[in-house]
Amino acid sequence: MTAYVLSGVSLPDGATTDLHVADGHLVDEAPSGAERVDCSGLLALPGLVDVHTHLREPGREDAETVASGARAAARGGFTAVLAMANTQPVTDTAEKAEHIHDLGLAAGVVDVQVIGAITKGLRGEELAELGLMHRSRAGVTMFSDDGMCVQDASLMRKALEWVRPFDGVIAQHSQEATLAGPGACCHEGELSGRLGLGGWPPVAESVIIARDVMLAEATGSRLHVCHITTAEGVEVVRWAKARGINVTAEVTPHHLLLGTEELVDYDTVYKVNPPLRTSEHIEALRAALADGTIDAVATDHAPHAPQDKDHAFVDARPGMLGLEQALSVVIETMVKPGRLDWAGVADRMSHTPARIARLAGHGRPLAVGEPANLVLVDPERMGTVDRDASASLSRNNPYHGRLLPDPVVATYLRGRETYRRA
Ligand SMILES: NC(=O)N[C@@H](CC(=O)O)C(=O)O
Ligand SMILES: [Zn+2]
Ligand SMILES: [Zn+2]
Repeated sequence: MTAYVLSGVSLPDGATTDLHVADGHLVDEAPSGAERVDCSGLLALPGLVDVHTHLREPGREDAETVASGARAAARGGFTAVLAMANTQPVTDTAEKAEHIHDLGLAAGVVDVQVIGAITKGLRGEELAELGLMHRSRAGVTMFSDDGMCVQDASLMRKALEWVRPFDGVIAQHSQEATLAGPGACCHEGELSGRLGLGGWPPVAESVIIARDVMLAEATGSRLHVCHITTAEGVEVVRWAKARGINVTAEVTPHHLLLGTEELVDYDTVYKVNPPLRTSEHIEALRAALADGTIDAVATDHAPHAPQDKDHAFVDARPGMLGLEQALSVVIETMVKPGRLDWAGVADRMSHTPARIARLAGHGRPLAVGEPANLVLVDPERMGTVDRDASASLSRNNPYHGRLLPDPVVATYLRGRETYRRA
């Protein structure tokens, strides 16, 4: 189907219209005879963009491949994802970045933009090939050692300096290792004491954010804060923005919805880094996403095979799935309580993440002349999440069995349907 009309669809600004699509773009008027698709009652959002996805290829294709992760993304309404560098081997050279870029092209259902490592092997010792990865076919613009925090301040400063000439961005997993006790695997607080688990105090996050925003100011470079989870971290970002520092921050769906109380049964599906926090932090995150202090929602989709999760809580791998329920959770936590309208959702899940990653052709308004990257949404539909009804190869879905919005009807990448609900 090269030309069609999505008729009677609502737009994020509340208007109702017909969207004409031809040759992958939104056009004034589709050719006569183009199919009309009745979209009354549905809302069109610009295709969602995730700046933080873990695809596990190469290295752990049993947990996720680029192709399976891309299908999960399309089911979640995404048209572009950024693939984190903590694969095996780590994505720290131009050649490795191009390999993943090519796997993304072959998968074809979302645009896969590669994130390069900041340091070789994520070891935090010497810089990876930042410039070469940028100039490669993969055109890397974002760099991250995610999973590991770049602890060395001088290396962090060098990385920020390196990417400034080409307007790159350094995305930090903000966690000061020396502030967490041995075996830290959850939020430090009353519950961690009761459960006998080692905790990460919130200040372990905020001190790194504070250090890094000062380095971003000193270098004039762009810093992105991955998966922010604390009220203190939010305050530092708010202060830095007011000062004119070039910093952006993301929050994950799970940190918007789930709290420390999930841990009472030691279910390792809820083990994640940074850890689930208490309600005061969750409230601070929701408020900051609403007022724009937090710029974007990013999934931190982290598939893990059963043999990496079926362990005592302290030994299990951290991370949970996120792509397929990201919009569901944002509707539940932000739209339903009236904290974000649909234009706000389009901003935090499409326009702004595309801008952070400097992704051309994504995060664009639904306007004539733009690529037809969009997701059709049923704003009212609810459903019980079933971890087995997933395109991901992994089953570590923290929403399994919960009744949540189930909005995604169809996703289009440059006019081509990449997902439609059966
Ligand atoms: N979030 C996680 O708990 N795990 C991520 C790494 C990361 O995002 O830090 C993973 O790669 O599994
Ligand atoms: Zn991380
Ligand atoms: Zn991550």
